[in-house]
Amino acid sequence: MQSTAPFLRIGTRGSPLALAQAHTVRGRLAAAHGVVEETIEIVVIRTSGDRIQDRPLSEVGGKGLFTKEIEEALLDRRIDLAVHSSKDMPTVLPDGLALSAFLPREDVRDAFLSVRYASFDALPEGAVLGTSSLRRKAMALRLRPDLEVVEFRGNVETRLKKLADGVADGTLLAMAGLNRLGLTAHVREPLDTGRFLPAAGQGAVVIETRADDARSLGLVGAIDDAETTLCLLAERAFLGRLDGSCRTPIGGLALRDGERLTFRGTVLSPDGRASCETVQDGPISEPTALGLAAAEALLAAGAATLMPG
Ligand SMILES: NCc1[nH]cc(CCC(=O)O)c1CC(=O)O
Repeated sequence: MQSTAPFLRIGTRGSPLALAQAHTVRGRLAAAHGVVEETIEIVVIRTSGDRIQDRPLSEVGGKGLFTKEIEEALLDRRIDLAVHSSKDMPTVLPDGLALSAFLPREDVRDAFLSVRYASFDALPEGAVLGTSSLRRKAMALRLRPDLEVVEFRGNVETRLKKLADGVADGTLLAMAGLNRLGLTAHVREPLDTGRFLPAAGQGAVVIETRADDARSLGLVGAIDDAETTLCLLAERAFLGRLDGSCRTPIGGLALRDGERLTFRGTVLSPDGRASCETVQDGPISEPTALGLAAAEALLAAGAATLMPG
């Protein structure tokens, strides 16, 4: 049988969430360019982050762990595109790579999940909250200093299993991931962004390509969402100025309102006792400047004193 080169090769991690996102991108690209889905190959790549499951992510070196091997495959031309959760992307990319398109953003909120308790506020005194996110831990403790927070690593399904097994009384997960996996039945309450500011990039799927790959850039441009791109430019500039790693509890969210972008950002101490917050707005033509201005406002308000040295 004669083999033909695939139309495109998409690299992705092998977790159910990553695969769901890669399949969504494949479906949209196939529809936009009138090719059958089978001509777009999905290449599963195991990353360091997938291998290291026994230690908190913040200790083993943070976000780049989930992208390194996929980015190497891009640079080696073994794949044409990489699909990621924006939230997991470092703010600085390897030379030669670029974030080239964002899908329309999903629900940006965190959700509260529990077997027994109907809402976050209904958790009893001293209840156990499972999360491996420094941001979620700090935000939960800010509202409820009495809670006991335990480490909850693994993919979304693993965390739901731990919850069902009674390892914790409740957990917090992104609505976006639960929606993409069809697991919203477990959600007790989506948390208002005024109380739980999401991570920069939460809810947005991004496509990374080689910066000079004109063909792939053109193809993914057809499925790019302009509003999500604007918001993510602001959020990534904000995060990059403050701390690209995941060792500091940081929340940041840009929203479009007509010709303006509004930005809310916060930095917390790990125990949630101290925090600073800023709200800024600017024209949609200057998303990066807005993110940087929000970061500068937090630094001026003492955000650096909340961060680990
Ligand atoms: N760090 C894991 C991760 N990366 C992206 C999402 C959710 C999907 C998204 O934000 O787009 C999740 C799971 C979670 O935080 O619940």
